[in-house]
Amino acid sequence: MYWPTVSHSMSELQSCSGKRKQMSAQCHGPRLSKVNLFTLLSLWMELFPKEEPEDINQNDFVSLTYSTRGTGLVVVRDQRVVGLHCSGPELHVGQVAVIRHGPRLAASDLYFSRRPCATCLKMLINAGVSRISFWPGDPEMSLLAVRPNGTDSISQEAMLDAIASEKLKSNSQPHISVVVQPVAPGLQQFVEETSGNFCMEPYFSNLRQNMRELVGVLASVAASVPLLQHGFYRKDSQPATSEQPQPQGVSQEIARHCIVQARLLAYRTEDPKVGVGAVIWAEGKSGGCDGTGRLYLVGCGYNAYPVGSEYGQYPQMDTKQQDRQRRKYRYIIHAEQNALTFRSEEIREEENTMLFVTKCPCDECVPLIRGAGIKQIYTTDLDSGKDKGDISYLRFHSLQGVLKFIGHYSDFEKHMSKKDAQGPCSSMLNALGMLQRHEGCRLARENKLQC
Ligand SMILES: Nc1ccn([C@H]2C[C@H](O)[C@@H](COP(=O)(O)OP(=O)(O)OP(=O)(O)O)O2)c(=O)n1
Repeated sequence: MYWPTVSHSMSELQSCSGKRKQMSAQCHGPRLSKVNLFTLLSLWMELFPKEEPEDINQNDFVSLTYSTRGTGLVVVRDQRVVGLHCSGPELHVGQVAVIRHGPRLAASDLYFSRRPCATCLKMLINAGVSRISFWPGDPEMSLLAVRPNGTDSISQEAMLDAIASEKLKSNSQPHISVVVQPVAPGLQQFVEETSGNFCMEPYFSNLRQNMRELVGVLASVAASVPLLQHGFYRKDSQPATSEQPQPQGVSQEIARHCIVQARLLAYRTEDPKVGVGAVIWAEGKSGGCDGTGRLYLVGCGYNAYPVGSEYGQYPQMDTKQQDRQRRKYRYIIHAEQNALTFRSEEIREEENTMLFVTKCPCDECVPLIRGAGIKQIYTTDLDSGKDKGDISYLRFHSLQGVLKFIGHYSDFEKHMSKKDAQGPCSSMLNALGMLQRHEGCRLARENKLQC
């Protein structure tokens, strides 16, 4: 079974401590493991804002939006996020994935925010996915809920669904590992009922604690981007012309949602000083089957050293007084660069493609963003106009042909800098620190060390 705990790989932790001995550079702070990132993104996708009818009172918005019990799903291929989905008005999120990815689902890993139903499961197993993991919340019951039956028939349906799920699980290929048990009936029952092609996670006693801490991380990140009182405002460098009508921006709620995704990604940074995350979404021409409506993910990334590097292979220093050769800037791949390089969808000229990035694009990235055909940027301009020597932010202001929406959060960007961590960010780091400590204990136990 693949369980969503923080899982810094042994080599990750070792290279980190090894580096401490070899170099005076600071070690990067606690990082989200990939699995935790995927898990949190799937939970956050449950809350993807739905388009609401216009006559809804603004005060009702939060409760209406957040009371929707969708299911979130993250599709991962080769350890990279290639799809962020949530269930639509008619389709479960597993069905959405089949429609959107089709044969490309083969060999993918799927992270559900709830137990997938038997209908989704059979199609996903048939598509040849490698692994299905899910957060042990309630089963996805939304289709059952709309059936005009009484409560008894719903529970009977749920029981039949559970039986079918078990059968699908036991008949599936050995390389498919499905986690199909909500935590509600209790840990004991959970351990008793798991068998067959489940591989046992030895630390079930930490299950609830892990869940609580992970949800705490998500809540802290979400809380650090305020909802309605601030927001993203358009900053035009070029007025719209009648020949070239400019696309409207997404709603504040969607912008905020995507920036929170970017901020979650930023906690995978390899930069010891500042984490940056970027997500690219596009607006399709036709309405989609997804709970995201016409929006679909194009790509996402965070700042890190080139793929395949061992931690510590490149300079980490960023203190301006240090020898320039020892600084990181020439080696780090920026969040936008990773999002563009590893995108899973093409950027289509006729569609509105939007970049959400937690830090102002630098001069290296501005021409890439424009050249790639991005139409809108949602970011902060805190660094705009600055020349820091090895990295400068002079071109963003005069960037033409891309609509800029600037987040008006006083310390929006500052929070992403670990040296300045305060308030919600420091509670996030505390939560991450707890997770890392927990994981450190696990690794220590595995190596028969005193924890
Ligand atoms: N849009 C951006 C902007 C920056 N970065 C990354 C590249 C580096 O990893 C780091 C550099 O950020 P800063 O400009 O904040 O650099 P420092 O924190 O080192 O500088 P200072 O202390 O002067 O603020 O951020 C990124 O991925 N995407």
